[in-house]
Amino acid sequence: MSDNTQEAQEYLVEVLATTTQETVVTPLDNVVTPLDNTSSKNVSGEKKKIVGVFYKGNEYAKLNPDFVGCVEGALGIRQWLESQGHQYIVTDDKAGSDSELERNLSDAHVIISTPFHPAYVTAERIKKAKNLELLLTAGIGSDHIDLKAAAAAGITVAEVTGSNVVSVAEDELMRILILIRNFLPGYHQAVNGEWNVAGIAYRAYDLEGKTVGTVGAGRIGKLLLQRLKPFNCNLLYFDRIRMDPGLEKEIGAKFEEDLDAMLPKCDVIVINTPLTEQTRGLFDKDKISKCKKGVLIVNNARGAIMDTQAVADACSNGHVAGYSGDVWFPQPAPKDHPWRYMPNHAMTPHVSGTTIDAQLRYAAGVKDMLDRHFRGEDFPEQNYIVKEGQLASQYR
Ligand SMILES: NC(=O)C1=CN([C@@H]2O[C@H](COP(=O)(O)OP(=O)(O)OC[C@H]3O[C@@H](n4cnc5c(N)ncnc54)[C@H](O)[C@@H]3O)[C@@H](O)[C@H]2O)C=CC1
Repeated sequence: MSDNTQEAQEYLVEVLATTTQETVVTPLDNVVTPLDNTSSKNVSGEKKKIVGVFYKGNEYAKLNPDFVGCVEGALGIRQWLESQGHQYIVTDDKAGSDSELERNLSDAHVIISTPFHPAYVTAERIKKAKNLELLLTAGIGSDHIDLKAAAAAGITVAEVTGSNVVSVAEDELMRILILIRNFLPGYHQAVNGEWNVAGIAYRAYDLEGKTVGTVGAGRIGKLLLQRLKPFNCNLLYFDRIRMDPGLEKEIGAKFEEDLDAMLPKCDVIVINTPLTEQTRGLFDKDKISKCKKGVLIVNNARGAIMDTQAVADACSNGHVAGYSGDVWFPQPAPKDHPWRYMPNHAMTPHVSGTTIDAQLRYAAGVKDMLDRHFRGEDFPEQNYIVKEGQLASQYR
């Protein structure tokens, strides 16, 4: 082994050792403003029951004071809610008829949940929740709720629009680079004490000059396209709605009217649509066969947009050269799933939209929306998914 190689390996070990230390994190200066915990008055005097469903922070909960997206952090709104006389139940226990969520359904006025540990609000649960007024998604994507049942019951469904779009766009850019540079096999080599440059280089490419297409160019899709512009790629997008021509020109992306016509042009496909009746299972065997052989797919939207088996098959036979993002199977990924053996795929627990910056944004949004809801006010700048019995147009 050359001296240089040894040095490089020592450096890697050092980096890994540093990053696994678990000391309390000093919050970064540029993270969004922490929650304002000053009390506003409960003007109506009505006492509400709010149920929050989040994942448990466990031993990580105390390591960062800004880690508000877990059960222990409770979005940082406990003191504020309780000072106004409201009851705030927070739990991670959400599945089955014996769960804490289920036990608190019958008199809950508000349920807050996140896509990272979703409380499935089914038609059956909505029937039991006689007092339910508001379902808030701390984040974006409300497909864990039976939206038609919520509309029929007159329950408002809203999400904190834009709260984590930067986190997702950055994450997508990272995943594209990880896949195109064949990063993961190299990482595994280093961790396993191997060093074989050829085994990485034979399928590592530059992003420059490649064609990247996003399926869905809403808030996240547009941010991703903006971030890709300096990489000098050919940018394409498919969406129900065409962008304003000025913005399209500024971003430098070409609109594709027909998804089937866009797919064969793309070296990289990124999926950025919500999960709806139109997009569920959209990437099935047929759609994937329309993609270029060797395509890389990044899906930071929902796993159910993909036909898991079709993606796994296409990865196995090389039609898809790399996939990163969600697929629809129970987490953690089963040990014997073919996914584990793909040469180039990147899957992590669902963290793309739940960075600390995002948590502080959606926590502040939830606080503001609750405050206004209790005052009988609207929050027009947020995405209403269901309002006054009507589903938002893209969910119909
Ligand atoms: N992985 C994560 O942590 C996160 C994932 N998401 C997912 O990303 C999705 C998109 O988020 P945003 O960009 O903020 O939403 P958005 O509402 O701003 O954009 C969605 C875009 O998809 C388009 N669209 C919807 N249905 C379509 C269809 N059938 N065909 C073509 N285009 C269609 C819409 O016209 C819109 O431009 C969310 O619904 C959520 O599922 C969002 C945040 C975090």
